Amino acid sequence: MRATLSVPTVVRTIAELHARLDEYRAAAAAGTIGLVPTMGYLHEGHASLLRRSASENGFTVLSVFVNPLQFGPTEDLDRYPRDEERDRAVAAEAGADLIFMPSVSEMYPKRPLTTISLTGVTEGLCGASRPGHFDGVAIVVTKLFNLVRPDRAYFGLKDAQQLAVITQMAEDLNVPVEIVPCPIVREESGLAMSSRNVYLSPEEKSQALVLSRTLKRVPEWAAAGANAKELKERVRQAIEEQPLADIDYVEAVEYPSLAPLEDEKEAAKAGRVLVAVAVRFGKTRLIDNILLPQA
Ligand SMILES: Nc1ncnc2c1ncn2[C@@H]1O[C@H](COP(=O)(O)OP(=O)(O)OP(=O)(O)O)[C@@H](O)[C@H]1O
Ligand SMILES: CC(C)(CO)[C@@H](O)C(=O)[O-]
Ligand code: BAL
Repeated sequence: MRATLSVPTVVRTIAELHARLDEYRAAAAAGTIGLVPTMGYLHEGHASLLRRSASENGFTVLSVFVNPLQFGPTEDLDRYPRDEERDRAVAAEAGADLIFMPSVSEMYPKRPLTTISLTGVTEGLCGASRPGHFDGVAIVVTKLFNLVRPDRAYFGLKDAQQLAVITQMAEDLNVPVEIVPCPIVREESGLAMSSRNVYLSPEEKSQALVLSRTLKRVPEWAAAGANAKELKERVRQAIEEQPLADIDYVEAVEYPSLAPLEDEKEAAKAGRVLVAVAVRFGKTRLIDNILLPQA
């Protein structure tokens, strides 16, 4: 049962966050708390996570925090899109009860001396092209877990590696939170929703449709017998046909271990196969993926 249907309260400090959570816990001893961590500039992908949380928990906390520790020195931290009014409206419509929007100094009064670093799952894909990125994600997500103490936390499969990293971390560290994977939400065109889509020019956006269009064909290629290497080659070839596409990676890995799969034997042994891409269109780096077999 939802605690309330009213407009979510916005809190900016840890003290206010704790006060609101204490109120909820005192009023609804048996109610569960769901957490949806985001970097804001909310879209329908985020809304789907919030709706899922609101349907499964008595109280849903949305966090909006552009975490500097997960950005590399040449990445887009300074221009990352922000729109608080829009975030509040999307959060209200999707059923959030509380929005935690801390400042950088509230989250990091000092630069943390602790590192949370996973091996294996962080080594390929985005971990290889964004050194330190997942250490930054792991520390902020751990802080959010400790601050909110949610029963469940919701993450999108669009960031499949992030989901695998957080799930592994929660398991390794006995974090008492159920990590709930949520499907990728796409625009009608097929483009995976992403806050960074706003950076794309009309031409870049039109060429970026090659990602979803190509990934959609992967199940049929796999069913016809293509092995992991061939799948990667086909996907790469299709993307390379778009003149504005600058490929960062095209990978086929076992999911959720993210171990590379180079041959048919390995792929046959794998439980699920993740075909994942990261591609730049102009200055915008987009990610997308497909998980086989599909749910
Ligand atoms: N299209 C989507 N479908 C499902 N979940 C999504 C989608 N886009 C983002 N999410 C999830 O929302 C959460 C917050 O992500 P984030 O705020 O980084 O949004 P984003 O749109 O992925 O931003 P960016 O453009 O920076 O990658 C993550 O768990 C992410 O996987
Ligand atoms: C999980 C997260 C909110 C941590 O900053 C971020 O990486 C994101 O938005 O996916
Ligand atoms: N959605 C992942 C956050 C990032 O790109 O930093």
